[in-house]
Amino acid sequence: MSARTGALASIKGRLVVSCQAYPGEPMRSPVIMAAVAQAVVQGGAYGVRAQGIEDLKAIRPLVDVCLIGLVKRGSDGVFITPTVADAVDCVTAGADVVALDGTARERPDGQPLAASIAAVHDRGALVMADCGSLDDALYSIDAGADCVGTTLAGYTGARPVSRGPDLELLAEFVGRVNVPVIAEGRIRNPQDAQACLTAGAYAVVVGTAITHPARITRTFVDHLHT
Ligand SMILES: CC(=O)N[C@H](C=O)[C@@H](O)[C@H](O)[C@H](O)COP(=O)(O)O
Repeated sequence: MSARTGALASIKGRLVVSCQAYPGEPMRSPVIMAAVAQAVVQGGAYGVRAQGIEDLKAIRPLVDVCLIGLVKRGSDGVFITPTVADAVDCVTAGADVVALDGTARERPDGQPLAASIAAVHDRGALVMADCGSLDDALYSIDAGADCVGTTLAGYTGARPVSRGPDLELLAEFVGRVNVPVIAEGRIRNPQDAQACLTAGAYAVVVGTAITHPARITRTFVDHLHT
């Protein structure tokens, strides 16, 4: 088993935490995200998902768990690791697994999804295809993806935005594909995470509910009344 295949195997049945801050936010700093990554590993996460080349470079030497890397460019259309060059940069920065948009939509560099996947594989890393529909999952597996995630459920127009994780889409993936299915997106609490594993997810990725203090604070504030 290669080191990268081992990294994917190591998250089976486990929690991966997405450590991301968004443009303009106070925590948007590689030093801060690296500290957050160390904290979630201390808490028991078996994997870290992180955005941006500088964040990946800062995190890689500090954590010895599966590192899922991506580059986000904007928030419309294909924005998760949209180009072949972005995918290669994630591997160079230390990602074991590169997360990239797994839809069939046109990519900004005009290359097919298979080209990004081949470039990652050529450099010894694996690919997680972030999908918003079953068609995306089947398309990305055909293009060579090593695992698929429900990351884009509700964000591509193919499906409504579910209140919690899109368990219906997760079940479709689990019933139809033969690669690991990773549950990601709107997993709000431990019960949601367990529901994903029970539904057959290989691993669960939680972001906002663990690593986004502004939104976590807002849920408390919005709940309070006098
Ligand atoms: C759609 C999109 O851009 N998702 C991103 C993917 O990396 C992140 O913004 C999410 O935080 C991540 O998927 C985890 O999801 P949640 O924060 O809901 O637990």
